[in-house]
Amino acid sequence: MDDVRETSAWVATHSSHVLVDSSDSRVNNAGIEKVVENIQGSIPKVEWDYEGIHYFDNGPLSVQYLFVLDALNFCFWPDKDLNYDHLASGLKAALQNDKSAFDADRLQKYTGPELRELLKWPRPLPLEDERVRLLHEVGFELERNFGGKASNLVESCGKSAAKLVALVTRHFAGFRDHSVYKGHQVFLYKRAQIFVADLWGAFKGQGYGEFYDIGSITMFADYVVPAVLEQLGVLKYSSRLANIIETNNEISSGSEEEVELRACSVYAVEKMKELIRIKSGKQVLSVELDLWLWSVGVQCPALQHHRTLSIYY
Ligand SMILES: Nc1nc2c(c(CN[C@H]3C=C[C@H](O)[C@@H]3O)cn2[C@@H]2O[C@H](COP(=O)(O)O)[C@@H](O)[C@H]2O)c(=O)[nH]1
Repeated sequence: MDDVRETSAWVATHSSHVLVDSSDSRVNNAGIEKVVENIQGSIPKVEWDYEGIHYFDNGPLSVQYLFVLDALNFCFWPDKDLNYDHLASGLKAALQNDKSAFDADRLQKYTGPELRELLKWPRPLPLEDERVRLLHEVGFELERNFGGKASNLVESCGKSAAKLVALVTRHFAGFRDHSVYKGHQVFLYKRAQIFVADLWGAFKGQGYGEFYDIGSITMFADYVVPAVLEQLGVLKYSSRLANIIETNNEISSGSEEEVELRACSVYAVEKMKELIRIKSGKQVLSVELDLWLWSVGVQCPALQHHRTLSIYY
């Protein structure tokens, strides 16, 4: 994850549309300072699965569930009624009905209408063809290299979060969330990292969720957390970008604006961590900050986020 941290920092120091309110001479430091002061060294604790929407049986099937979930954990906004909860709870119900629903051979055969039926969603899903393609890829690669089981993938990483992200992105092309920005490769790896975080959260840091280097993962650059950071005054948008977001205009995948929104969020959360450490001596995790910021965002339906058609978040 050093790649994610370093390349996001590069973007934040060369950005044109998004500024991070800290250590950047182009803005004053009010935003981050204020947030860190307000939380007084302790991040509001948000339980993983506080919504009670995920499948969990403390065994390998939970790992298979989380891997399938994070293979499909992107782009809910084009359908105004659909959100992440529907995906998590729809997959949970599907697995409770049929424990072999996510077997590697089955994953390779789902069609769009079957996936819809599985999730009990009455109309085509956003980017449905991509979702089906990615399910097939997960089934195929799991079968070819990991005996069909995501739990084998996790076990082969020796409890290292960094190794697990590297392995997922090496074997599963759909998780290779990176772009080229001003001639530089930028790594964000949102879905690969959130898979690690979901294991850690679900298994409470034990068994399949034990990672000695959980501190190495960054926040998960989605479309909710950047909007929260902007509301908090941590990110500042150019007036052009602010206008695009306010008017719900699409931002294309891989554009400067899009990469800046995501990479500056990663950088800002790293800065918040640093400031918390300096002010209170406490070492917090990016994943803890992320879950708090994300839960704030999803509880605020009026919050406007950027709109990019992407398979990565
Ligand atoms: N940064 C970050 N982004 C996250 C999550 C999660 C869910 N994590 C679960 C795991 C355990 C917890 O209990 C959470 O429930 C989803 N997303 C992203 O949000 C967007 C969907 O938004 P909306 O359309 O409003 O549902 C979409 O890009 C999705 O990929 C997170 O944790 N962090």
